[in-house]
Amino acid sequence: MLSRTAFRAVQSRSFSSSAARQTKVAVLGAGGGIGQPLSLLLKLDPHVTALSLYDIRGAPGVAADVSHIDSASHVTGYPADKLDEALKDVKVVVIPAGVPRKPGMTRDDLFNTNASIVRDLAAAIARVSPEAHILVISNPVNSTVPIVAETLKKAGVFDPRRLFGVTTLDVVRAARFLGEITNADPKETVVTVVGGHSGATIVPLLSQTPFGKAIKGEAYEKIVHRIQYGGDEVVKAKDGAGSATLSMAYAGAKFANALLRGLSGEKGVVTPTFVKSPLFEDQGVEFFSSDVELGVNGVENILPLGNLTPEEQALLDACIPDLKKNIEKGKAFVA
Ligand SMILES: NC(=O)C1=CN([C@@H]2O[C@H](COP(=O)(O)OP(=O)(O)OC[C@H]3O[C@@H](n4cnc5c(N)ncnc54)[C@H](O)[C@@H]3O)[C@@H](O)[C@H]2O)C=CC1
Ligand SMILES: O=C([O-])CC(=O)C(=O)O
Repeated sequence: MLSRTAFRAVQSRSFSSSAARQTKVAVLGAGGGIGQPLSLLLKLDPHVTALSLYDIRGAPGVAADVSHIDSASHVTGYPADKLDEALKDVKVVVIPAGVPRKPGMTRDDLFNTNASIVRDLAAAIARVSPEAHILVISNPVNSTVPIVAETLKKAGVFDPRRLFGVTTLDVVRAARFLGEITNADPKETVVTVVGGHSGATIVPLLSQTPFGKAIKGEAYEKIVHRIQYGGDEVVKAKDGAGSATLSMAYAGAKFANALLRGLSGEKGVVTPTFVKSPLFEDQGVEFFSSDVELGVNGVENILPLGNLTPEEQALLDACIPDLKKNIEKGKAFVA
């Protein structure tokens, strides 16, 4: 087993250039603010052999555009009525379909619209590609992941090793913000962020990194708040035009690359992701984001949180009840 330091070194690695095994990847919501740049970045990933782009609006246009890029993968776009065709033979499905926030909204305010979008897409995946690995970006992630799980369970095809909530943007932000205040390269300031993906459920474990350990007092409070509410910064700056798209596309492609490396047999690929987890099951929390080792089956190993400071324990204590509510809301929607 690798040490936590070795895991971090692997976690901080970005895009790999080797393509040991190649794979068909679908993006559902490919015409949107995240979907377009995410499709572009996936076109550049050497692990992807075929890219299947689906949206209720605009996917064939995005596909025609992206398909001219000089990498080896083959790109096809599918319109609204061709979801099943889009999902045929896919190994990995990334879902950024759904509405984004406007100023003044919480992620949970998106539930009413996005819950049914995600449920219906999950039902189609269960029908057409039941063995696909599913990466959920659509918010609220704390609820949409349980929605996908329940939908797959209903269809009798749920495998917890193949379902991931993408919380990578929190990890990307934490590294960037810590790098900013310590004048270090973000490659050196990788932070494990655990819990969920909204406000108080986002728990950065700063004490576990050499640079983060030194941050105390007001500076600590400030950076924790910035990591937890980084999404709000972007929503406010975009002023009604949506939420993070470019940084999210980067984070989504980074997580997809980690999974593809794991699926292709690379060892020691570890990154935080929101999965069905035993870590807080005894407190009724079925899904939790923590460092996860990715491998040929998807989730291979869920790592423990390690030592927490009293401040981090307090953040975790605040996370658990909120996260539990969000998960239950998602489950109840499908039940
Ligand atoms: N997990 C994370 O860290 C993050 C998640 N998000 C979430 O990602 C989602 C998408 O955000 P944006 O791309 O900015 O929104 P957007 O509105 O620009 O794009 C969403 C796309 O989904 C499509 N869509 C809607 N219903 C669909 C369906 N049934 N099937 C296929 N496509 C469908 C729309 O046509 C649109 O092209 C939002 O829910 C947002 O909150 C955003 C940033 C970070
Ligand atoms: O804030 C939002 O609504 C989008 C999101 O999840 C993020 O940027 O982390």
